[in-house]
Amino acid sequence: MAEAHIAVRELTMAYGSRVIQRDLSFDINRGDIFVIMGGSGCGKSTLLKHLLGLVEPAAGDILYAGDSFVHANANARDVMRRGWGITYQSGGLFSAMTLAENVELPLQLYTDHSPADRAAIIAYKLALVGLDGYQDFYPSEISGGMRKRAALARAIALDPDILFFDEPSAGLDPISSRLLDDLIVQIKESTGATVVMVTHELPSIFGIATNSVYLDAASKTMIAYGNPRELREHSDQPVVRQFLAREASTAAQEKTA
Ligand SMILES: Nc1ncnc2c1ncn2[C@@H]1O[C@H](COP(=O)(O)OP(=O)(O)OP(=O)(O)O)[C@@H](O)[C@H]1O
Repeated sequence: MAEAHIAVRELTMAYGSRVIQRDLSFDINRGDIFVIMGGSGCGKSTLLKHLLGLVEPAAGDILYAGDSFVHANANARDVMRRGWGITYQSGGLFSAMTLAENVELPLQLYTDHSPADRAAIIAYKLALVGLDGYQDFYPSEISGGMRKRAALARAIALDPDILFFDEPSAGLDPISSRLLDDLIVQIKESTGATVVMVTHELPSIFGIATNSVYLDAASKTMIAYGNPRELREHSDQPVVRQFLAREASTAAQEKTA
């Protein structure tokens, strides 16, 4: 069997003495669009922060392509991080910089490309996210959906092999949200990257996720792992089926109201 791109092993996450989740073990395979799901406050963002090395585990390990991130030294962690592209919920663009300057930043920091090469990469990445012609715009001059796409262009500037998203479609209307989902799939397919995201959005979960984990706040551990469409029908956990059937039940309630 192919080695997992990311392997989470017996991970326990805590803030001080307060355990948030314990005994998480699952694999994220190469090319997956992997969704971290669960009710409010169950620890989804906390898990993302652990995967990114922003918070240290209370116990357990996280391996990237077979190598422990948790036990790696600072240099080895930097090498692993170099392969990651991250987009935060707010987009995280620098407002005083144009879109081109935002995308250029990681290229300036981490590569020795010439200015001409950087300009070519910036143009290519912005075109890839549908922002051709917007290089000299500032984040405040474009729509929320465009800002998310610009943030994605910056996240893929260094050709990452893993893309992390925190609530990518938060604050977007359904159409922009759908466009962003399509773009995530397109970028995953053209770059071969593995995608890991936290999202509440059922259309995204059913539309693009290939695998998922469900974190349960009550039992403080994972209670489902698999393709969300299959979990919706076949999970042995009623709470998971309910979570995934939210849309259907909301629609039914509206009909009877
Ligand atoms: N830095 C922190 N210090 C202490 N407790 C924290 C910290 N960050 C989060 N928590 C707590 O950990 C729990 C999990 O939070 P987290 O943000 O990971 O959940 P979530 O599933 O992402 O929530 P939501 O869906 O509401 O965004 C919450 O009870 C939260 O209050």
